[in-house]
Amino acid sequence: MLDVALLHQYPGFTLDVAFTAPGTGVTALFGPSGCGKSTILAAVAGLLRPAAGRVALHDDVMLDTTSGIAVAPERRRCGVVFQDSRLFPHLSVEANLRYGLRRAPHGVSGPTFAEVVGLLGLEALLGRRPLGLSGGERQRVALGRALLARPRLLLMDEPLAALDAARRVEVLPFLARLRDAAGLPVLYVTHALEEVDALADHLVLLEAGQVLAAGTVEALAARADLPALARRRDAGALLGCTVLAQEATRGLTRLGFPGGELLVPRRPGLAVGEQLRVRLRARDVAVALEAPRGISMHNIMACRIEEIVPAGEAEVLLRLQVGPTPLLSRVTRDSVGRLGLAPGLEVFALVKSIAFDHAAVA
Ligand SMILES: Nc1ncnc2c1ncn2[C@@H]1O[C@H](COP(=O)(O)OP(=O)(O)OP(=O)(O)O)[C@@H](O)[C@H]1O
Repeated sequence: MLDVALLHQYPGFTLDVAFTAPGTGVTALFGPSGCGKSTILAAVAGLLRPAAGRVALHDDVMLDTTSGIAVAPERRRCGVVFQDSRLFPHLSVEANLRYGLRRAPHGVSGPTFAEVVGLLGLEALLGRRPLGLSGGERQRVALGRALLARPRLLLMDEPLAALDAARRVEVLPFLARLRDAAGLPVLYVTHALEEVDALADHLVLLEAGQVLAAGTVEALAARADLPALARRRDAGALLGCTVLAQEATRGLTRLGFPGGELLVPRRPGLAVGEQLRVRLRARDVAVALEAPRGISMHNIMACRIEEIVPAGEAEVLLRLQVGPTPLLSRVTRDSVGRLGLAPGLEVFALVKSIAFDHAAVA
């Protein structure tokens, strides 16, 4: 468990946050530019001394301003990966990685050089210099160097933000492998929802130096009352799905989630039984009072309206419940009036299969 409580001020900005992150997995710090994400990371790493605060990992206190504890950054054992890889340009990839290994404390077990090279696919790069590498390759080396120092906590400050979309897609699977293999808690700063979907278990939602909400990614994605998430065009519930069947002749993949099933365009790479996460965007979900017939939509799910939350001038968000799973639907206020939508009403949620082209593999 990582406990963080921080109070710090800059001219015109106050950071006042408290949150807990689980002892393993990725906790994303998510919020708009200037909300304090990097300041939190710097304070946890020990690169910034906050006016007041406490940081403790598994009850091991790194910072406690009330009792005058402030462990030096190099003794906190936090691996930090920034947007720009910050590799040593005059050293080969191998020498950069071995620099990380030399920083590992004596007597601490952790992944070996060969394991990290294998995990991050760095074999072919070892003899090269950072300047000759692509941005994505440089970030993989930076991840490797951080991991070889055998940290107890990984801090990543928008590690993909400097990369173009193609490079981001290339590096994401390595980050997921690292998350699964390293068994360390990771604090991951981002303002990209697709990175949250692909990597994060927990989310700390920040705005103007404060925590708006914290919890599992699935729980927060399904809330209609958090404008910072719910007002986004890509807002929607995040469903933990299992591949039930590949319907090759229909060109579809059948997914199951607690309380329902979905048909999505076929993804041949997925094996039956495999788990994946699917973001079902609120704007792709319509509702009907009766189960429609003679309609092209594949996904028609019986559900109940739990909550109706205004979302701008002309629209609302409906929080729907399909068995134990919440969904969001964005409809016009006009539809609410026309159909007499109200909390407690049983309706049908309609989703086109092709709404799922952005499914992210967990
Ligand atoms: N050294 C500093 N001196 C003065 N103000 C600072 C300093 N560092 C950060 N700030 C201010 O503190 C606020 C939070 O900055 P921070 O970099 O933590 O935000 P962020 O959420 O990481 O933003 P971004 O997503 O743009 O990186 C901003 O208003 C910023 O201008």
